[in-house]
Amino acid sequence: MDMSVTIGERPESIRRATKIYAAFLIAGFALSPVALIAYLYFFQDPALKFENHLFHEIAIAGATIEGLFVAYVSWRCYLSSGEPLLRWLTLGFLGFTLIYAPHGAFTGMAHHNIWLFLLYGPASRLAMSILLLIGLLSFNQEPDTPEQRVNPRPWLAWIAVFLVVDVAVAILAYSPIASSPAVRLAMEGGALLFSAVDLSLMLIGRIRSPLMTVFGISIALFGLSSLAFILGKPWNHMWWLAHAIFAGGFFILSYGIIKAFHTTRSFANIYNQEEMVNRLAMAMVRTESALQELQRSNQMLEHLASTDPLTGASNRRHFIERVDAEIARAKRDDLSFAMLALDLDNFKAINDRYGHQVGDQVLQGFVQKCSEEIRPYDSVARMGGEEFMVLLPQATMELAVTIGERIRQATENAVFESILVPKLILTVSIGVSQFGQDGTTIDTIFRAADERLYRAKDQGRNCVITV
Ligand SMILES: Nc1nc2c(ncn2[C@@H]2O[C@H](COP(=O)(O)OP(=O)(O)OP(=O)(O)O)[C@@H](O)[C@H]2O)c(=O)[nH]1
Repeated sequence: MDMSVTIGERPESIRRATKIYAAFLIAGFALSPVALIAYLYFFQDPALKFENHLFHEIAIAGATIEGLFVAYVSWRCYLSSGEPLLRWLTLGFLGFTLIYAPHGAFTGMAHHNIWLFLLYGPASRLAMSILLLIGLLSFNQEPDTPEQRVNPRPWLAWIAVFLVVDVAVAILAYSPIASSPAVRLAMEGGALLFSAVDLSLMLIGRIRSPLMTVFGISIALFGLSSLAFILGKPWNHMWWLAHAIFAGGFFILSYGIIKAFHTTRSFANIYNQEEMVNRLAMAMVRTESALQELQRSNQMLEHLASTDPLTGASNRRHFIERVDAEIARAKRDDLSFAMLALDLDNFKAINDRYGHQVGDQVLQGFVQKCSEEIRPYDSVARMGGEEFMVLLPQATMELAVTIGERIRQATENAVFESILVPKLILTVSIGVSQFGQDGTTIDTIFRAADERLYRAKDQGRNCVITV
């Protein structure tokens, strides 16, 4: 039974279905508070309130501490990546925290001046939604330089702005227009509008990386919390629900920040498994083809290093390596092999008569003929000039003579069609030696073959000599 599993193989239909399902999940998650808001809107008892100052103070104190912590982590991410989005996220968290904190601090003032207590909430959400929108607009922009990142001035300026907003809200709370519903509605509605713009831009721009999806879900929750605040009244359940929805958005966004902190410290350099797998696959394809190219180059280099460039026969170095290997094999397996030493006859005359270029072509033609007459596992090498050698693994003296004779005759009868010289006659003298019979070292068998070759020359050339 085949138990193998092909990892990464995904049929297109399943891939599509899971993508659509994932999109539904994200939308469902982002919009889930709608059901709660609708439920309270239609079914809550307007008289039901939960006015617990201590609970509110503790909750806002917790939110303040958390806000400062998340602002700090975002700032660390920003310092590392310099990503403008993270700068704006840091400012968003910081601004929200500094403007929101008085909302908790003034809980006790709820009966003295309800607006001093209430207005810091929408003001903080408005400030944060603006800063997050600017952050989204800066998504994928060039990172800030290291100098810009550590410059304290803009940060101090922004902290001053947030404190000024705190003072402005206090002034507003004591002004005659504080009680106008338009004030709260403008701030909360503004936050809702900016969140909606934020989300629309993300959808239009098809920004879909996992961290930005987290960002989008939290923006949706912030927007819905503003809607719940608009529909709620201080201390009633819708009002508390609005706090909870906002807290949910805050938790999710801070989860994204923590994820960024533990990975790339960036929202743009995506923490995206799919992209990473794709990049890895592409890198592997590139590596694979580079490796193949390297192997081809190596083979080419090996070929160049072991062959004679003119004739394509093995060169002396490579031939000696092969003979060494053959000697080792012959000794190990108690085998024999033979060798032919070949020298073209009166080659100088061919050169002198027809020119060096024709001489070159004759050398090439001879190697071609030689290769046709030997067995597939025999090899021919050019030892220099017009001297050649043939290695005949596992050949007896008789077989070596037969092959030598074949080469001699083929050379004698060769018609070098490609060489435009009429009646060019070429012959070759051959000396044969055999491993064992003529010695067991490379020197002795080479010498024996050479001596017989010279004897062949002495005996009138164009012959094969074995003794
Ligand atoms: N065209 C060409 N000629 C070469 C090459 N290498 C050596 N030669 C020539 O080969 C000739 C060898 O001449 P010799 O050593 O006198 O030998 P030979 O004329 O063949 O006479 P025997 O060996 O006695 O039959 C010389 O003229 C060399 O210049 C080469 O690569 N190309």
